[in-house]
Amino acid sequence: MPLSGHEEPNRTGESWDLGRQRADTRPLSSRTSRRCWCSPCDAVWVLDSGGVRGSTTNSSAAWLVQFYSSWCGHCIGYAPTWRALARDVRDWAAVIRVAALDCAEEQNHEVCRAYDVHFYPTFRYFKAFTKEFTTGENFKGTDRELQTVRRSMIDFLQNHTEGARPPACPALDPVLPSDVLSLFDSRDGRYSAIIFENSSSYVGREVILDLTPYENVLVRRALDSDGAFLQKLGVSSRPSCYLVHPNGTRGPVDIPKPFRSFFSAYLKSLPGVKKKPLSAPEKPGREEDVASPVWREFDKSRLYTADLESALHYLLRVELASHKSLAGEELKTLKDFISLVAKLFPGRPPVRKLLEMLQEWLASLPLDRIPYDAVLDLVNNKMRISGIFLTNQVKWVGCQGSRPELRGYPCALWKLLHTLTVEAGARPDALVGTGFEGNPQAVLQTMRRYIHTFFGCRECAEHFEAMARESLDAVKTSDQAVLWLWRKHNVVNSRLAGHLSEDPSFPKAPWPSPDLCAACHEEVKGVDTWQEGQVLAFLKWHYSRANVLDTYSSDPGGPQEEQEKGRPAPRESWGSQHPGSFRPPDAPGPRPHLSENLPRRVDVRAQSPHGVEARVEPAATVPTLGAGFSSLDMSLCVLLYVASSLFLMVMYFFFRVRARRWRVKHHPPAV
Ligand SMILES: Cc1cc2nc3c(=O)[nH]c(=O)nc-3n(C[C@H](O)[C@H](O)[C@H](O)COP(=O)(O)OP(=O)(O)OC[C@H]3O[C@@H](n4cnc5c(N)ncnc54)[C@H](O)[C@@H]3O)c2cc1C
Repeated sequence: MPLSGHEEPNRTGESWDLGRQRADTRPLSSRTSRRCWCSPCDAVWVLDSGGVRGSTTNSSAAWLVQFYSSWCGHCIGYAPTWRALARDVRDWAAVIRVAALDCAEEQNHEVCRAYDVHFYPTFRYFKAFTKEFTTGENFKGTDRELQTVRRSMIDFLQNHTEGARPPACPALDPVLPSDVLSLFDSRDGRYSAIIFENSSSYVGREVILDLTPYENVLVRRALDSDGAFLQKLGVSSRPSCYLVHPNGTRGPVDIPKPFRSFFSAYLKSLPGVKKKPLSAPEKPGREEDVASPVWREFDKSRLYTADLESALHYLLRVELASHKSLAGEELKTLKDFISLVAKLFPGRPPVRKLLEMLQEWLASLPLDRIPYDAVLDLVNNKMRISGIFLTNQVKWVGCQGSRPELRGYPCALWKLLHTLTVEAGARPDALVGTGFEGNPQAVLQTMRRYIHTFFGCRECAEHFEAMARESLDAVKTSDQAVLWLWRKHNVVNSRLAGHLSEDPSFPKAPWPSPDLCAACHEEVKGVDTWQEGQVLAFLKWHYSRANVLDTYSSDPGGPQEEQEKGRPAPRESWGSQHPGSFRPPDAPGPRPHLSENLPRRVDVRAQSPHGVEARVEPAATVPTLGAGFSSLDMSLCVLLYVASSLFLMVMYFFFRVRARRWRVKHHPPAV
């Protein structure tokens, strides 16, 4: 079937003319995602925030788009299947295209929200020629295996109404027996191939689509319902291919195996059958031009404020943003989680103040439903000067990956969750008045609900939920809560060892490793065994406030940020050069690796239990006077206090004078 002459300009600058893609003149980096998890993306159409709407609206082809997140382990694990699918149906591109959009990319957040994407990966179909904006149709399949998705693409194409099918889409419905006879007689100089098969077979439709960009051959499918007719043709097995040559000779084709690939390859190899010169081009299989990320040296035995704050930024501004409004159980889960974090977050005062403000606001809300934008407004408050501020960009330090799509958010979320369990045990008073006090499971149960409701990686959330269902009820003390989360995290580590989402520079292994905590390990009959008492002590130190470093946490664009630019990533894994180690109970922890020449300030409040290891803060940060107040705040307070005292005094004298006049007027003194 000839390709359509339909001209389809779209906003991305792509246009299709007779099925040919005109050169997209924009640089590759502007068209594609920098953190492409599918690199090399070869046949996958990598969309960006500007492209997704333009590509899928009023397109002459249908689209199957995967909205994924480059940090989501399951998306990383699924990427090879998606690439293989795109390669497998590359020849269908004029009819239906396989695309991907990374919702973890900062510039794509808005568009993923507009498309109502809550979890990753999410698969959406977009019909050809949709005029209005649509969020697409969810992929419904028994599984996500390549063959299942490929067949669902065919079902989707057949679900288009007659006039709205992609113009390049050949007829996929079976021909009637009478039409089969007319194919025998046709003398249009082309081969006519008929795939005889039963009604549930997809082979015929797949072969038809595979041959879409080829000329001099017409492929149709026919059902095998008329046994006598097939016998007359000499067709004995199904599916089978019956070929009519351009010169009129015809007969069944002898194919070794009745597979789609065999039929398609045979037909493509017929003399005179070749790709149409203007057929849809293959997607370039170039490696992407990924800018090398700035590498930040770090110490694996420490926690970094930058990771914890980046996790909060991502959680509040991206993860929650996929929910346009929050109501019912979702809203309650958010309120509880924010109260927990507000009380226990071990970070810097400006962030703690912001969290407290958010918590108080959420607690005071009389509404059953709130738009997410209201939360965002509060989180984005512009009162940085008054010491209420949360960074609005991610900056991973202890959670850096050797590639940008590895580690990051899930790593920092784990760290945040561990700090919360440890802090809850260390400062039970902090939870007074929240409804969590005295309940050792409260912290874990609140996290569990958060993960279940909001964590973008659906499979991760389901696995976590299964682990919680199994054993969370057995937790009876805050120490057990700390150990429960540690154990479950190790279960996840061992499940993911060797998985595609594993960063080779940070292999998944039982944690803490002996170099971090030698006392945590013992050999019993030649088997490495955990010393849980020591593990608990280690966790309480590792995830304590005292172990948090503010290095790299300067404000965006500040001097430290500038200094970091251009620092190359180390060639070896950092662990070999800077083995961080935990040294309880009497040795001070390792010195932090700070940026060169940075002025530093040592916060003596934060001492390790066994040494003068301290929280080190860059002197460049805004000076604060505790509880999140800056010196400017204090001056304003004093000024306000003096002004209001003066005002009260003036009012006092004013009313005294008036009262005296009134008394004189109404009760003149008796003469
Ligand atoms: C709740 C949750 C469930 C997840 N489930 C899945 C899943 O089912 N499938 C999937 O593909 N991905 C899942 N992930 C993501 C995955 O666990 C990792 O976070 C991701 O692969 C990044 O790994 P990482 O190497 O940075 O180390 P992570 O496992 O993220 O660990 C981060 C840091 O925590 C510390 N740490 C490691 N182990 C422990 C421990 N046992 N106790 C305390 N601290 C520890 C280390 O310092 C480590 O660097 C999940 C993430 C979360 C937050």
